Amino acid sequence: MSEDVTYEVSEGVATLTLNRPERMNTISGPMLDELTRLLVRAGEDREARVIVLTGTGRAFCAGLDLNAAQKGEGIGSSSATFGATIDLRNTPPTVLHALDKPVIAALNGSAAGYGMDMALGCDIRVMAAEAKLAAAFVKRGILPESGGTWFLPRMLGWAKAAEIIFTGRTLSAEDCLKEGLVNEVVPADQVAARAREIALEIAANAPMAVQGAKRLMRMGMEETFDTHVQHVYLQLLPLFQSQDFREGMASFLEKRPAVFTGK
Ligand SMILES: CC(C)(COP(=O)(O)OP(=O)(O)OC[C@H]1O[C@@H](n2cnc3c(N)ncnc32)[C@H](O)[C@@H]1OP(=O)(O)O)[C@@H](O)C(=O)NCCC(=O)NCCSC(=O)/C=C1/CC=CC=CO1
Repeated sequence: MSEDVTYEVSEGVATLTLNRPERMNTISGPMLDELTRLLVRAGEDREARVIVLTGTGRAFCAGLDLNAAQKGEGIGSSSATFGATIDLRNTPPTVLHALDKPVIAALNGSAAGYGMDMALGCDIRVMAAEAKLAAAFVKRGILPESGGTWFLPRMLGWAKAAEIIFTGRTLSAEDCLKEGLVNEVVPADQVAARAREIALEIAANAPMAVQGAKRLMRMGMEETFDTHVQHVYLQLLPLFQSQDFREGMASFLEKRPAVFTGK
């Protein structure tokens, strides 16, 4: 088992940490496999209500390991090895997108290429003030293959997304905040704490309600309003029967914090 990604869970928050700091947390085959496995684990972990994805060292993830790829090692060294090493249906972007639990990207440092797309695949982003998002794909001769072409037009509108994708531009944290690509920019040494603070705030809420809301947000990206409203009712009705609904009402009326059990 690779140590390229670590996993720990406490107080309802699962933290997955990309752990190749000496290589700017660039992507290796073992890292992709491990990250996929751990994202699935976090999705299934009954202790985890919220997931935080972060990196060790100065980068969040600089994307493809260009040194390794140039030497003909692993991912990206040829289309044959790419096809052989990556099953696009079961990689971090697809697993991330399918997760009902909220995912927060704690961008301790820069995210480029695949790393930027992974950050965009999270629900909320907290970014270090010195960090950058680099949409570098077209500068390297490839295209965003991990979600950027899907997320950016939805997040920014066509024109802005086209500008970022076609120029392969590197955006400062200030640019990212201005464009609405990240929720907050904080000093690097406060990223983990701030991301955790948001995670704990979410984890204190009724998990079935939070996850149902995320499912609906995802469905809403693809459907008409009328269809969406039907889906809202389907998600809502079981919640009326839940213990957490009763706890939510009781805690308000009794003027105390709610203790939700996910039942
Ligand atoms: C924006 C950056 C990520 C960070 O910028 P900055 O903080 O100014 O740091 P630098 O001085 O530029 O870099 C520090 C050192 O790290 C080396 N480095 C950076 N990125 C990579 C990388 N991707 N591979 C190998 N090495 C890297 C850099 O050369 C410096 O080394 P030295 O100190 O020895 O000089 C910025 O670094 C940047 O833009 N990097 C390039 C990002 C990039 O092009 N990534 C690939 C994009 S394509 C992609 O990700 C595609 C896939 C495809 C499919 C599957 C899986 C993965 O990715």
